[in-house]
Amino acid sequence: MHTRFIDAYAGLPAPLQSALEPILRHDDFPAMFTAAQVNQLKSQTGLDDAALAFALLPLAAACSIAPISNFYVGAVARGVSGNLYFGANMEFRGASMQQTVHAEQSAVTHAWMRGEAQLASITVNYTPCGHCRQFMNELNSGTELAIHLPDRAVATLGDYLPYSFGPRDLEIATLLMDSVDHGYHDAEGDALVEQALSACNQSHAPYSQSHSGVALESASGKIYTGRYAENAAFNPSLPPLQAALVVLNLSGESCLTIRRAALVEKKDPLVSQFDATRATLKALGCDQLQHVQL
Ligand SMILES: O=c1ccn([C@H]2C[C@H](O)[C@@H](CO)O2)c(=O)[nH]1
Ligand SMILES: [Zn+2]
Repeated sequence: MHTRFIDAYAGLPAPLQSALEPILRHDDFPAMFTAAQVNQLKSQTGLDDAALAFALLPLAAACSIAPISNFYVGAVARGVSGNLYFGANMEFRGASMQQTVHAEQSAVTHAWMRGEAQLASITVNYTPCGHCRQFMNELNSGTELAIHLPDRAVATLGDYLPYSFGPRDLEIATLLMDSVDHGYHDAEGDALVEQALSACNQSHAPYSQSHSGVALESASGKIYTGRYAENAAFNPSLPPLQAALVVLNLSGESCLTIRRAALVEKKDPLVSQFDATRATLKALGCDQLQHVQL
């Protein structure tokens, strides 16, 4: 079992521990459960969907990296496929506060990066901040996304974000998690650049059209990609580096062991990721950033 889960696992109810043991046993647990695994966990423990997601929160929170706040937030997103995806907040020592990833953003991005088409619900161990409510208002699940919090009745995003401002106010029809292909090609480079290009093609940037994608090569040699997720209110947008760091972290690797990175974006974009990507990577000890402009 990955060391980060040991304490949280020990605190789970015994029936859930034994149901999870075969899945968590190996180091390479991807911080998600397929719909088939979810059904098996439910039948082995007698928990329903909502209770299972709550019970898993300590494991999700164990993926948090919070050297600034020491405040460990965990989230579990449920896709319409029935899959469950963990999310956890990430703080970066030596970078700016704006580079922080919230647990809700992490879970949403995790589901999107693993190919989920839409979310049905999200369960969080603390109430989502205003920034996260706005971030989630970009999703193709709209205001119907169910939000489950400890000690509160289930409510929708619409309940948590009345009089909301969102994509429709800017006459945007493509929503976050909708499947897209922007059709960029001809990025010169190796497999890392190719994967960053593929992420760029699937990024969500309907406001600036400044599509971008990042690929990271970890110490293990694996490649993790991240797509840019723009937001109608601009500031809550999640940069492509953060999306890649979410997947790398949830896959069990350390953000401090990135060997090299590639950023693919348009030439002379309205919005560029380059400076922020370079600065945050530098704070993580990586100065090997290849910048490819389309
Ligand atoms: O909705 C929220 C509010 C805060 N945090 C994180 C961000 C930061 O890492 C820490 C303190 O704000 O908690 C979340 O993940 N979600
Ligand atoms: Zn938040």
